Amino acid sequence: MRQAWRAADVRAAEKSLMAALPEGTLMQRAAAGLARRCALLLEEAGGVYGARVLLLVGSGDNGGDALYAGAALARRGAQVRALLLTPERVHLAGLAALRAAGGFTTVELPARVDLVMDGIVGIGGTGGLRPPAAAAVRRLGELRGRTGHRPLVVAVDTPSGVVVDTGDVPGECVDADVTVTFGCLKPAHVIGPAAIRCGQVELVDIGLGPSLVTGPAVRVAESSDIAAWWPVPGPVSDKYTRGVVGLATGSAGYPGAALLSTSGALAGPAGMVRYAGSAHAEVVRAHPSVVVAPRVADAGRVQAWVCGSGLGTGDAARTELRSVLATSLPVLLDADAITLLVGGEFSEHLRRDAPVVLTPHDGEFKRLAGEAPGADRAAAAARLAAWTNAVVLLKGDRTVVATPAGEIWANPTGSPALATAGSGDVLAGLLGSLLAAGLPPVRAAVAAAYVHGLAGRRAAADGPVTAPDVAAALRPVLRDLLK
Ligand SMILES: NC(=O)C1=CN([C@@H]2O[C@H](COP(=O)(O)OP(=O)(O)OC[C@H]3O[C@@H](n4cnc5c(N)ncnc54)[C@H](O)[C@@H]3O)[C@@H](O)[C@H]2O)[C@@H](O)CC1
Repeated sequence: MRQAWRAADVRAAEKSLMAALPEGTLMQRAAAGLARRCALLLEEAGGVYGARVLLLVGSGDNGGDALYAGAALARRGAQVRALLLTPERVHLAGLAALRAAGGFTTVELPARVDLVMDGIVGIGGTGGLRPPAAAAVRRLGELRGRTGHRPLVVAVDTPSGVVVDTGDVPGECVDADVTVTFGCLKPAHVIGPAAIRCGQVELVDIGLGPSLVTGPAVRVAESSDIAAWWPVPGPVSDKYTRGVVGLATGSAGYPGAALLSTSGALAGPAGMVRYAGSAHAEVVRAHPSVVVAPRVADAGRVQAWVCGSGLGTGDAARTELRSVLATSLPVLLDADAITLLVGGEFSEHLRRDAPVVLTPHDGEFKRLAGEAPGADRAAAAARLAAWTNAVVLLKGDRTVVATPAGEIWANPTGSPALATAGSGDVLAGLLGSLLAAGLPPVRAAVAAAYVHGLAGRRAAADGPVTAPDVAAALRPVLRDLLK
């Protein structure tokens, strides 16, 4: 598992660590790690000696890191130039170190550069980039746009222009190939559009770990976590002990949602899938192993329900939602079931002891919460989770999972390929199967999003993706993940 901390928590940790160390130690550690990574990149591109390096230097310690790292590269023979965005406010010791190592300052972006180090602003950034910084970032984009010449861009700690705590990118922003960060990850490395601007994120250990006394703001599961959590049948398992998932999905208008949620559920760990709804004949024709019934009330015993995908919002749908919520089982509410919650008709039913998982996309989130998720998607998901007392999986490029207690996970496997009709139905079925198999709701949501994302990527490798392709890719993805 990877974890990310907010800027204020990082600062507090740095402060307490710095109190026990000689002045400047942390910056030296950070700059040494940064220089090492840049040197490796330059070696891969032809060598450090003679390489043209440009430092974009802001007014704080982020600029100081870049200057010290630039000095280290200059000592190895690189031609290092520093563009000072606020020459009157620059890290003076860092600048002196660069000059002593043979580096220079410049007032223009040189026409040819091999590597750009973005030290404009790090965790001390507030608001969108200021005009001189924004202009430099724009010029850098133009420089990289020129054919035949594309300098590598290394962001120092965070790409300048991201909002460190939310992952939002409100305006001009550096597009990094590599981001070298210090001490710990920050939310911008793992969440929102900022995560994409980071490129490959590399963490330099500066000894901060023991000083981080607060919990992480965001967690990111890795494949080893998912493999460890994924329920697998043992020698004494049977179809019931593996869990039975019930699906109250699809309708005469949307029979496809029933089929897709069933496909998702069948790829999951549950031992049996029961389908209850008007598409029962289509479902059993397509998936003979599924036990079908026309209504939730006739479905027989299950260990978790999935309700809503393609269900409709009429009286029949209301009855099914009421039946599902009246059980004492974990329930996943998706799509139309989320819409039915708007207006409070089901508020009483939501006050239940058994877990509820909500899987809204932005439109459903807005309907239910009364406002769009906005730029801070993690905080928005956490608010809705607290308000509904449910685990909320907010779909998006970086899907976010939040618990009522405020625990937040960002999914790293998202793919634009998943933005296709019916892909959410597949996710709902898979997640329901994990709930039925007994996984705690937050893990079920995190694991389902992770595997679903990988399936989207795998399907995209073969061309344009439809939801059945995503469902078909779940099995090979799980085979690789669980071996
Ligand atoms: N504090 C520490 O112990 C360590 C800090 N390190 C580095 O220090 C950085 C934090 O340094 P600072 O606290 O000085 O903060 P930054 O250097 O990230 O940014 C603050 C400076 O940028 C300016 N600024 C703020 N918002 C801006 C915007 N939107 N556009 C343009 N300029 C803006 C401010 O006027 C201020 O001078 C980290 O990101 C990291 O790179 C590392 O050296 C590791 C150790």
